[in-house]
Amino acid sequence: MNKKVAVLGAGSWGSVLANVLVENGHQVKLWSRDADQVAELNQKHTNQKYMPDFTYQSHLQATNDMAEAVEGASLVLIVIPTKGLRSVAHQLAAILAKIGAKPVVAHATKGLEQNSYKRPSEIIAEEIPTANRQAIVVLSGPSHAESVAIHDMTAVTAASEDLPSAELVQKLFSNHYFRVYTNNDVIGAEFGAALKNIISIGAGALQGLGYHDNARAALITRGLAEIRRLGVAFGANPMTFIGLSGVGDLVVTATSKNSRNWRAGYQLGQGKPLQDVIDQMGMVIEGVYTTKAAYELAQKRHVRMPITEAIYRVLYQGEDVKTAIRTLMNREVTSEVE
Ligand SMILES: NC(=O)C1=CN([C@@H]2O[C@H](COP(=O)(O)OP(=O)(O)OC[C@H]3O[C@@H](n4cnc5c(N)ncnc54)[C@H](OP(=O)(O)O)[C@@H]3O)[C@@H](O)[C@H]2O)C=CC1
Ligand SMILES: O=C(CO)COP(=O)(O)O
Repeated sequence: MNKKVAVLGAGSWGSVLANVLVENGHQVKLWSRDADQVAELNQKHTNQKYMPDFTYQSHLQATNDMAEAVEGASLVLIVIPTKGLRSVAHQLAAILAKIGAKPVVAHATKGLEQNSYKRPSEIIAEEIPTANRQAIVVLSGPSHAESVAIHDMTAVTAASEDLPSAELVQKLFSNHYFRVYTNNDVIGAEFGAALKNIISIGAGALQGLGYHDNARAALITRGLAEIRRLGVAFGANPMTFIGLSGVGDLVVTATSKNSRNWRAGYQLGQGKPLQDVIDQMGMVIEGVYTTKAAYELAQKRHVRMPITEAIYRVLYQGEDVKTAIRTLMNREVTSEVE
């Protein structure tokens, strides 16, 4: 099965996912807004800004023209940070309407929109009418671009309310190193993906301060409890949180130097100011923004998220990390299982 696929976004994840599809024999057009990056990808097969040590398949074609990328595609995969997702989905909607296309639209974005608290699939659904798309699919799970690039064994989830659409994504991506499962719980997959970034910042901060294995395990486990609590309040299946897009993604990002969120937390733990951390990362740190959205959403819904609240105070109210940890540990003791 050889298909035409458009991938929108040539950061670390979009470019590596496009490369997986090329390795699987598909015709892939990778769209970027950056003309210099497009030229570099097409001529040198490199992406110095986002994947400096990697060489892409020579059949991977990049383009600056979104319409050219989307023309004839059965699947359009959007891999843009949450902040830019709505504007890219908006541009895509205009193109799909103009050419009268109706592809499956998938995304691999992990976050919640500022102020609206919308999940990525809600943003896409708002921007692209059903006349111009099939169902939306969420591609999520423990998958650092750097590891996928070197064919580390990877398992992820394609979540959609429409099984055939999830199965299309599963078939296009699966190979000997990249295994895709299906799931019908879009809400759970998206909450797991967005909220694990907050806990990863916390895990990095603990390590930056010199805490050890027990602290990390406690944070991951209790972090998962509050991720599940918020997700379930919005209709997620609790089982999703013990799957790839839940605990799987939480473990990989809360324990790996490849995680930008973990690295940001580590630097905060070592006392580096947040703005310096953001400025020097050069790639998106979704958890910084999702912490604010999740904190506000939890307040509105009266959902307890003590770790998220502590990280919010550190990121947005200037609280010292050590004080935040002390406050967390000195809270009134409670029962583990609700
Ligand atoms: N990296 C990873 O391993 C993984 C990342 N993800 C998720 O994928 C999403 C993308 O992450 P990632 O690829 O790592 O991000 P990067 O920071 O590596 O790259 C972001 C890309 O998006 C582009 N972009 C940003 N805003 C816009 C916009 N408004 N319009 C057009 N293009 C835009 C950037 O273009 P420009 O260079 O021009 O700014 C760049 O190409 C995030 O939500 C992340 O959480 C999920 C799984 C794994
Ligand atoms: O989601 C990811 C891996 O599954 C990537 O995490 P970071 O954005 O923290 O690098």
